[in-house]
Amino acid sequence: MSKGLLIVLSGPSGVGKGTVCNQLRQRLPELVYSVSATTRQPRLGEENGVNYFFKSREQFLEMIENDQLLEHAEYVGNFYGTPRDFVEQTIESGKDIILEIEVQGALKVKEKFSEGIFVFLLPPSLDELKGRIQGRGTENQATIDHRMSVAAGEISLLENYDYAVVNDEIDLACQRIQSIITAEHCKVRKKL
Ligand SMILES: Nc1ncnc2c1ncn2[C@@H]1O[C@H](COP(=O)(O)OP(=O)(O)OP(=O)(O)O)[C@@H](O)[C@H]1O
Ligand SMILES: Nc1nc2c(ncn2[C@@H]2O[C@H](COP(=O)(O)O)[C@@H](O)[C@H]2O)c(=O)[nH]1
Repeated sequence: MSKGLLIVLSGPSGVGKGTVCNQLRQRLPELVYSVSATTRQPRLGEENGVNYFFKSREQFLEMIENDQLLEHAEYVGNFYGTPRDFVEQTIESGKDIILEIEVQGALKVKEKFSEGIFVFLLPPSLDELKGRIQGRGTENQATIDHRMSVAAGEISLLENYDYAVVNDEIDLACQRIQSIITAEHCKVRKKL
C-alpha cells in the first residue's frame, strides 16, 4: 500500500488557512486533519481535541521533552506544535493528512519530511490581510499588530514552498489546492 500525502498549509495569520482547510475537508472527507497542541487560551466556541489540544506551558514543555511533537514553534507569545504519532500513523495507513501551521513550523517539517507538499496561502494584499484578522474579531489590537508585524517576514519565506495559492476567493483557493492534491497523487516521480 502506498503512503498518504503529508500536506502542509501555511501562511500568515488571518490569510484564511482555517477557513480554506474547513472547506477542503468538506470537499475531501477522507482528508485527515492534524489537530495541533497549543498553549494559547481557547477562543469562544473552540473545543479541546477538535480545534486544538489546549495545554499549559508545563504540559507543552513535557511534550517537547518526550519527543511527542513533529515540530513546534513559539508564535506571538504562545507555543504551537504538531503531535508526531498521529501524523506518522496516518501517513503509514495510506491516508492523506493536512497540517495547518505557521511558517517556522512548516520549515521544520520540511527538514524531516522533504517529500511533504508545502503550500503557502497568500493574501491578495497586506491591507486585505489586516482587514481579515480585524474582521474575525478574535484578537485584541496588540495581538493583531504583533501578528501583522511578522506577516511580511513570513511571506518572504515563500520560496521554500512547492506551491503558492492566493486566497482571493475561498472556493477558488480550495479548487487550486484540490488540484494540487490530485496532481501529487498522479505524479510518477515522487520527491526524494
Ligand atoms: N477568501 C476570503 N475572502 C474574504 N474573507 C476571508 C477569506 N478567507 C478567509 N476569510 C476570513 O478571514 C478571517 C481569517 O480567516 P482564518 O481564521 O481562516 O485565517 P487563518 O489563516 O486560519 O488565521 P490564523 O492563522 O490566525 O489561525 C476569517 O474571518 C475568515 O472568514
Ligand atoms: N508551528 C505551528 N503552528 C501552528 C500549529 N497549529 C497552528 N499553528 C499556527 O499558529 C498560528 C496562530 O494560530 P491561532 O489559532 O492562534 O490563530 C497560525 O498561523 C496557525 O496556523 C502547529 O502545530 N505548529
